[in-house]
Amino acid sequence: MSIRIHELAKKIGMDNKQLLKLLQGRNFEVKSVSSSIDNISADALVAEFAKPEDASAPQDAETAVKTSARSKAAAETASSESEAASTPGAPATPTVNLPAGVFVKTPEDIAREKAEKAAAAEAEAAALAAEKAATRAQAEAAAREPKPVATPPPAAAPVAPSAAVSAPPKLPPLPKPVPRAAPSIAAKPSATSTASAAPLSVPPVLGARPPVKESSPAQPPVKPAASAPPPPPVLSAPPSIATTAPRPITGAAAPVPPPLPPVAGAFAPKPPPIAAPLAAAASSSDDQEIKHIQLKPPIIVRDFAAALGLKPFKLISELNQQGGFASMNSTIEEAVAIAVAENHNFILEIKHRGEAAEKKVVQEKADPEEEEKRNLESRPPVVCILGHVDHGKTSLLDRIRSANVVSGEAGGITQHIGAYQVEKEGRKITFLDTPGHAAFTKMRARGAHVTDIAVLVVAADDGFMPQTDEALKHAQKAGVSLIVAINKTDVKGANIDQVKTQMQQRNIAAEDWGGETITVPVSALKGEGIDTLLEMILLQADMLELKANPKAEASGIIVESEIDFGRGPMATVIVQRGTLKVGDALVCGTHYARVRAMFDDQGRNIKAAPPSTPVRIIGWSSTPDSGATFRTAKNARDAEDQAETERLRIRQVATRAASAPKEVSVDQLFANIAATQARTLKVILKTDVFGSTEAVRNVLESIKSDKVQLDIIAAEVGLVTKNDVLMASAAKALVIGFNTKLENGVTSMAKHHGVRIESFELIYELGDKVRELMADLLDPDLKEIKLGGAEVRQVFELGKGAVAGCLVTDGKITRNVLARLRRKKGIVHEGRVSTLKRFKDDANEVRAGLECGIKLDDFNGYEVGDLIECYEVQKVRASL
Ligand SMILES: Nc1nc2c(ncn2[C@@H]2O[C@H](COP(=O)(O)OP(=O)(O)OP(=O)(O)O)[C@@H](O)[C@H]2O)c(=O)[nH]1
Repeated sequence: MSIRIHELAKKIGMDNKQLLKLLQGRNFEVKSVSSSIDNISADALVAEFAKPEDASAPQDAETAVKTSARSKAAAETASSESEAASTPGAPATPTVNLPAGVFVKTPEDIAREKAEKAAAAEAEAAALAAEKAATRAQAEAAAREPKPVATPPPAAAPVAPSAAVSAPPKLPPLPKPVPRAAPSIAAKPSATSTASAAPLSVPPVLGARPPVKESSPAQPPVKPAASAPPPPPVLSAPPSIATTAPRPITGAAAPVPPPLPPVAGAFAPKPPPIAAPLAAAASSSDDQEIKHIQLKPPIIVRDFAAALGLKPFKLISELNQQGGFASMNSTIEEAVAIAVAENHNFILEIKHRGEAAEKKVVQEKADPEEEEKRNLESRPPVVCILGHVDHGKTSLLDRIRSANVVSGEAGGITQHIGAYQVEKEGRKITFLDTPGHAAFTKMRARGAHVTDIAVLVVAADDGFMPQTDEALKHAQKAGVSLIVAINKTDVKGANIDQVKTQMQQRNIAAEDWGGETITVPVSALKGEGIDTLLEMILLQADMLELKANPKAEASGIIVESEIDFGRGPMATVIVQRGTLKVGDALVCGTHYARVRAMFDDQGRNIKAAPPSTPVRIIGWSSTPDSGATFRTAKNARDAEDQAETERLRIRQVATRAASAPKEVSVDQLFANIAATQARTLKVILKTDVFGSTEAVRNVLESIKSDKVQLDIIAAEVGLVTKNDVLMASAAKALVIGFNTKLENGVTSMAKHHGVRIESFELIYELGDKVRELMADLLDPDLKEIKLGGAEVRQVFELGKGAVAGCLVTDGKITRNVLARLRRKKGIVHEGRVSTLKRFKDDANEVRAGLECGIKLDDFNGYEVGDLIECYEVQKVRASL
């Protein structure tokens, strides 16, 4: 929708040509009075230059805007007002009947406007002529002067430079509605003062615009002013005009004019765009509430108007008054938007995308800590029992939880970590039953790292032993609190003081010996001192102030894992943080789980496990590693993805490591060649639980040999399967089962494929057997075994050769056995006993103390005193 210029001119009571000029000055693309402009702009112009009759219409929100716009126009023509006000014949002011700030035109106004229009047109023509004359004069002067004109006009001019720059004394022919009653505005001497009075006079963007023609020497500011008719005061107005003239709106539709052309300048003295409304707003809004609005860039006129609660055309009008052309979809510069918002008593907060994200991240980071602190609750201590083998760790735990674990163990040795929870005076204590055998060193170290308190069991009759010291080192390294339980105090020969002396020597003196280590004498067998031990554990836990957030997402440590026949991979875990629930998705390195079911240490089904609870979980993809940490994933899919990512990462690391060039020394090269020649025992290992796998692996890896290598090609938890047999057959490997059984049909299949399967329940037996099997791979050593010896006493020369007449001095001489003839220190002959005679008869063997005749092969050079040794060579198992 549009309106032709002549129609609009009629509507607002303006001369057609003047309106055309005005619009051209405001960069409307209009060529003639029959050109048209859009309705919104027309409305804005109507609001700006409306007839007084319009103003007398009932006041609604829109008319208020129009009148306010007129008031701004009035501010420009403040001097005219002053004149009007001072004229004795000035019309009486009906202000009493009108709301403040509302102006209407009287017929006198209109007449005066017309007169002013004519005067302004004349002034403009005069100004143009003066400018031309000045330019001509300057050019002539420059031509006459040998030197270039270097006079800095702004400095020489009596007017302030900025005023000179923008001074458009020739400009204002525009008719302005003269306010009939606006004393406060009329009193304002100039836009400058208005601007200074306003809280936000010029938005930054306006100020940033380059000063118009500031450096142009071709526009001496004074001359035209001198030749021009005295401009209305507002025209001489000053910096604010120059600075506010540029358009602050970045609307795509609005072409941005270069430095103001003369015509544009003609309309420059419009009311200072923001200052006047701001002043009005500031004065009227002192007691109004300031509201906050938030917008994201880009700020679009339509949205901005909605946020301000304005009609869009009203906002457009306001923006257009700032010299630009805005439409519904124009983008408003941030600074302008802020200024306009302030104008309407709003504080505009512009939320840039990045800022918002950053703030959010900071908040997210800050919140969990707070949340964590708020939700911290006391948790049971996790206690680890450490000590030398057979010092009574299992018995002690057994006594504590009143269950007989010892009797169920093969060979009486604890072979994997178990985790249990006991209750004392309504408080829970979680125990890790950590084995003490040397083969389980690794597991023990892990046990120590999971725990808060370590109970070091020392047998009162044995004192500190190597593994006690090793356990102590682990506990100290892990930084856990230490309690020493001196066990077996009932045994004859128990010496508590000796243990305490040893403690002192290790800088862990007992409390009653002036140290800090809580020491409790106990007898696991008789149940003495157990209560005191538990009390001391709880006391220590109190001192440690153990806390965890049960509301967090669950995470913890895998204590043990195994394949449960029927339930699949299963893991004993200790929840360290959060509450683990059935249905949770977990990820642990390359393994993942969706918790299908959980069982406590008594085998009872439970739904949730708070911090420090040991639970067995089923639902794993495979058996996770002991000591590894697990955490909750978003869902099963996410857990699987994370595990897969980890698997790929590990593979990449391995590939990179393998492909990295390695420097090989000559020694290393020979060692490698020797290694390829060395025999290898290949082993497929199957165990009951993951901890056993590690323990067995430790034992096997401790077998060192330069002659035979041991290659564990697979080590898994579970039954010995047919697949294992097939693999062993292909790899020519041995299958070792530890504490595990054979799948049905495995034995016959192994026999068929010639695969050897060895099963063990005791780890040291396993070690010994593997050692033997490795040695069997070596060529046997040859061992010479002496059978007997004889001394030559006489030599008989016979027709067929010589025979040695001997006395058997030791053992026996046997026919056909290996023999050598020694003379003094040397060996004269080596061969076999080909002839053995007792007197004249052949004999098979002749024992010590008897005489015999001996002939060695075809040898004839015997001498009296020679020694004949008989021996045999036996093959014996080579040593590693
Ligand atoms: N007299 C006496 N014997 C005890 C006591 N505590 C344990 N024993 C005995 O010591 C032996 C070893 O006990 P365990 O509890 O198996 O020792 P452990 O330290 O767990 O041994 P590993 O599992 O091999 O590391 C068993 O025969 C127990 O009966 C005690 O307080 N007094």
